[in-house]
Amino acid sequence: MSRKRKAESGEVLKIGNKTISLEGYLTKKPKTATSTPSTSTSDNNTPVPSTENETITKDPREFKPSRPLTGDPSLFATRRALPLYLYQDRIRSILSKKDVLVLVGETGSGKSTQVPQFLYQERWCQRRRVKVKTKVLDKEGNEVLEEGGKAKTREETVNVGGVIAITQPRRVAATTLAGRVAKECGTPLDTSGRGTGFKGRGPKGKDGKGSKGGKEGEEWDEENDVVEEMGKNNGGDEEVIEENGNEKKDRKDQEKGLVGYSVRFDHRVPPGTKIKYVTEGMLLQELLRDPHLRQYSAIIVDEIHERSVDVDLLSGFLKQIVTGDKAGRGGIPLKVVVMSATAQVERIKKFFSSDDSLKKGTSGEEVEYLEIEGRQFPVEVIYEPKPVPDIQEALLKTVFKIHTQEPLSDKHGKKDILCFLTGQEEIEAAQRLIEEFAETLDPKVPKVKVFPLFGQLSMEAQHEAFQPIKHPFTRKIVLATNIAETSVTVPGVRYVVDCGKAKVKQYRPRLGMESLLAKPISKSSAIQRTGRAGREGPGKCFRLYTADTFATLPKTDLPEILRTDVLGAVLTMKARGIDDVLSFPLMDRPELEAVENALVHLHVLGALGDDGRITDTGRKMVLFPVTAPYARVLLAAADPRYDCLLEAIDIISCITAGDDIFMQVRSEEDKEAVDVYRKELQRREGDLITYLNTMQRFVSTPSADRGTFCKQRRINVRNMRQALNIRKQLRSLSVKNKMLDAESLMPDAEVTYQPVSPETAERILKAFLKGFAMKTAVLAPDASYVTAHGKHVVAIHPSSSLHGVKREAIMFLEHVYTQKNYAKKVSAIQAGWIAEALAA
Ligand SMILES: Nc1ncnc2c1ncn2[C@@H]1O[C@H](COP(=O)(O)OP(=O)(O)OP(=O)(O)O)[C@@H](O)[C@H]1O
Repeated sequence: MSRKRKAESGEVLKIGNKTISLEGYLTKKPKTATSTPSTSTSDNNTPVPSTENETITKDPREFKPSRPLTGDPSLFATRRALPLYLYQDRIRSILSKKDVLVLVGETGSGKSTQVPQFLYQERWCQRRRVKVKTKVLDKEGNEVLEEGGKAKTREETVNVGGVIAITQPRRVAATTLAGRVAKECGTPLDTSGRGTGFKGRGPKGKDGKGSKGGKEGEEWDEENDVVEEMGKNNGGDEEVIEENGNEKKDRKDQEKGLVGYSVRFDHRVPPGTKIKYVTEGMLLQELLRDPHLRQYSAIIVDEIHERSVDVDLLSGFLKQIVTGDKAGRGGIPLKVVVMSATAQVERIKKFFSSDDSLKKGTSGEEVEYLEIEGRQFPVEVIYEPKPVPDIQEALLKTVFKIHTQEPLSDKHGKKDILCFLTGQEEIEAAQRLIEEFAETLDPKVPKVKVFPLFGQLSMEAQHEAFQPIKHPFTRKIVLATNIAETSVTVPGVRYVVDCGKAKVKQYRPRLGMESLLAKPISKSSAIQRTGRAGREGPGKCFRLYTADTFATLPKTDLPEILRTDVLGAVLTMKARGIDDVLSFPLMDRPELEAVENALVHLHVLGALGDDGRITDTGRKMVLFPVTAPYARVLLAAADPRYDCLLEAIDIISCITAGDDIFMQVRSEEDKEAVDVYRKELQRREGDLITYLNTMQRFVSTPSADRGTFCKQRRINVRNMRQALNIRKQLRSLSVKNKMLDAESLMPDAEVTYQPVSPETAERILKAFLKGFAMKTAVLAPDASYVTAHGKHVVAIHPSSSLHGVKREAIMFLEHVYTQKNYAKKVSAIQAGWIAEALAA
């Protein structure tokens, strides 16, 4: 249809000189073979009607919402064009009556960005001062009992509510959404991933720690971030918003910043924050400190269909809050909104209903369901006519077919490409091929710029893929794993190329090992991937598989809790006082064997006592935002027997900074030159002491020379910056937990490099064994390494400095099963140390 005819038929919306297409939501289009399959279905594929028969106006021009849009006026038109816009009063009305809402709407309909903005000014969303009774605890955290055995309580006045949290499965989604919504609210937020830990001193800051974080003049003090993580009631100033929260106060809040985010090792929660994007893991950490989530009026659980272990745990805790007595919140309910494009609605409704209502056979009455009709832009789905023998080749062909045949932009903006691949190796290989092939193109054809996007990249590198491309006559090609599958909008993207596979972690309880293998995705994932193409204009999705293959894909993925190690999940439950983990409400129960393995492992780590209850060590472990084995290492390193906490922090920072700090060197020539420098860093004790040596050499290098230091050794500068950030946070947490003296934190500028002695290296490795005694292997007579736990053969991964070396025994921090059973991050140890570590 021509633009003129569309305008006549009312299918475009004109605001100022802007024309927005309303195609696809003014009238619900019949589904054709080439359009995106409908994603809004209940378990049995039939839409579930909502309980109220309110009609929703179909034309945004006629719709007058009860609250006019606020924030950046330049984005009003885009927000009005979202299908969700018409449903805002309906959503407000439901939540004024009910505590739980399941909201299903197609990808890009506006759920993640708009719902919190519809709600934060609601009356029930204002902070209140209330009286609550709290249990009196002793120093060990145990309840103090009165005579007669009842728990002793005291009355306290506390603040409840005022903030809405929106959970995301991944950090990149949480930070980019916060950035977008902050912009829409007119209170921009720097989400570049460069921020935390670099107190705005600029690239050549006095502390030499790299680029500046916040905007000019902003004091993003990392110490405060850590305080937040450790449990201060943050997310707003101390001002209490009275019941009739007035406009003046709203305006004041806008000046301070309405939107924040909190992800592991990176937090930006400006004073006055009302909308906070968080990862599921971060909210679980908050739950440990504040079991009633008093800071929040509502929790929005986004992308529930992903069913990560964390979201399953979170749902269990939220169910306990919404269906339990509200005394811990002074009687104020916590509202829960569960959102997805592909949710199993009936299941979720039933889960969040109270057990009482289930008994009465009225399941789901407390839970409302709303399905949003329409999508923002159509996406054409194109399948391969027959199965492709080589995915890399098919990808290359498709990418260049799009690049050479499709325009660089149209009236909606840029027309960039997002490809979904399985993992880092595949992405790096594809990047090389695309860049090589692009060199051979006719100069009249636009250039390409490739951006990798995978979880192990530093946040800063991940955010580069979200920046608009600066070069004229150039198309952006983003090569991503499934981290870009849900929630995110990669600006410019209008074509998606989907290889149809993803790497999935699979825990095998019998072997006690996890493998990472590429497997076909589910229909739900394919739909999510497709959805990334229609967010800024009509798009196309090229599936590198046939329509028949799509038909055979499972509807949804197996929930993570049924296929991964549940060590962290069990520790979280224990730390929240859930002694009988098997009775905790979960949508799906993990295999009994997996839970038993986790209990045994936690006992070995000293986190659980013989009675199965959490120990003091276990309680301290959950205070650190690292996995249980790393947390155990930190506690051991602080023990005077090992006395190596600063060194352990240096190593853990390098390892958890993302991708390996040492980049792969491909050309033989470069390898020779780089190896000369890298050799100086390598230690015979293996990878851990090599990381330590690298960090120590790096921080003792004058800041002006650090770039050259990294370049010569092919060290990833961004990851090194991230490692410094994590190092600083872990140090602050250690000071806070009285494991380090504040005075022992010498400024790096005064540190002179001195390699650790073999004796210190031994103490460090012994401290690491306290967390990783189960990940050790002993050299067998046939020269293979056999694991101490489980007796499996493992080979040292080629990325390790100990590859090809034979030592009496090894400790490895990571284990991957690809073509072979590989040990990564390997250190040489003595076999006798293993038994020593396992002894109390
Ligand atoms: N970072 C961003 N940059 C530009 N536009 C954005 C950004 N984030 C969101 N948008 C716009 O807002 C629209 C709605 O996005 P939103 O994430 O709210 O949708 P959604 O319904 O939650 O989708 P999904 O289920 O895929 O997460 C997008 O289609 C896009 O047009």
